[in-house]
Amino acid sequence: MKVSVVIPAYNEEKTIGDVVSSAVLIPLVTEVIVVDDGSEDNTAIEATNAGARVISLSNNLGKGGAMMVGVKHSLNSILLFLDADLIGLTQKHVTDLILPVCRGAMDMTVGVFGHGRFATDLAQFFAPFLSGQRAVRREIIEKISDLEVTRFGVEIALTRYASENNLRVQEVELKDLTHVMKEEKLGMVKGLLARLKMYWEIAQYVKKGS
Ligand SMILES: O=c1ccn([C@@H]2O[C@H](COP(=O)(O)OP(=O)(O)O)[C@@H](O)[C@H]2O)c(=O)[nH]1
Ligand SMILES: O=C(O)[C@@H](COP(=O)(O)O)O[C@H]1O[C@H](CO)[C@@H](O)[C@H](O)[C@H]1O
Repeated sequence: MKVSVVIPAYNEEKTIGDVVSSAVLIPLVTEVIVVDDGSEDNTAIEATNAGARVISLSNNLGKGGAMMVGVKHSLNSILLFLDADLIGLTQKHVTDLILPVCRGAMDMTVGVFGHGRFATDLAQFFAPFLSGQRAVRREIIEKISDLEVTRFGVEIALTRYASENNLRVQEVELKDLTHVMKEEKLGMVKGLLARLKMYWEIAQYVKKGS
């Protein structure tokens, strides 16, 4: 069972290299695909230098759209989605996420930060279903319609599909892992606006499915 890693990335030049570097070292991972979602920075160069295959989009499709472009270009029957802004990703994290699915014991794993940073641990404690770190069988992703238009609603769509179809889902604790928060990336005002836009995109999708 081989794994394709798919990483959607929008302006993540500071962190994408380290994320790719941890993923490419895993023997079960035969390809790491970074979908550069219309970045204005050096995300594509940093990802390429770290060993990823980069697909560069000329327009920003949003997270769900970028993920699905990566899926379409990937080869393996197991997919691991990672965010590009992780800090502290290790080979153990990657292995812990993929093994239950590779062994056939689970249909999906969802990574949840623990002992990382208070703010990001807390967010994932209350909303683990929003986590972007997931391993899943390709055939499941291919059964879910319209993922490419979900933007930040993509995790809600995956979580809902898993629950409605009684999939076997395991939460995996990812110790000492955190990510760069929007306010840290963009500053307080732009970061808060980006956060509100993300919640709006999630809410649209929650509403659509209810
Ligand atoms: O239009 C977008 C917005 C986000 N992302 C990527 O989706 C992941 C999660 O986004 P973000 O970090 O903004 O969300 P957070 O983790 O802060 O909620 C990251 O790898 C982003 O680079 C993307 O590919 N396209
Ligand atoms: O944890 C959260 O509340 C959000 C926002 O995180 P930050 O604003 O970057 O701290 O991040 C998660 O939710 C997004 C939408 O579902 C996912 O796309 C991210 O992968 C996930 O980290």
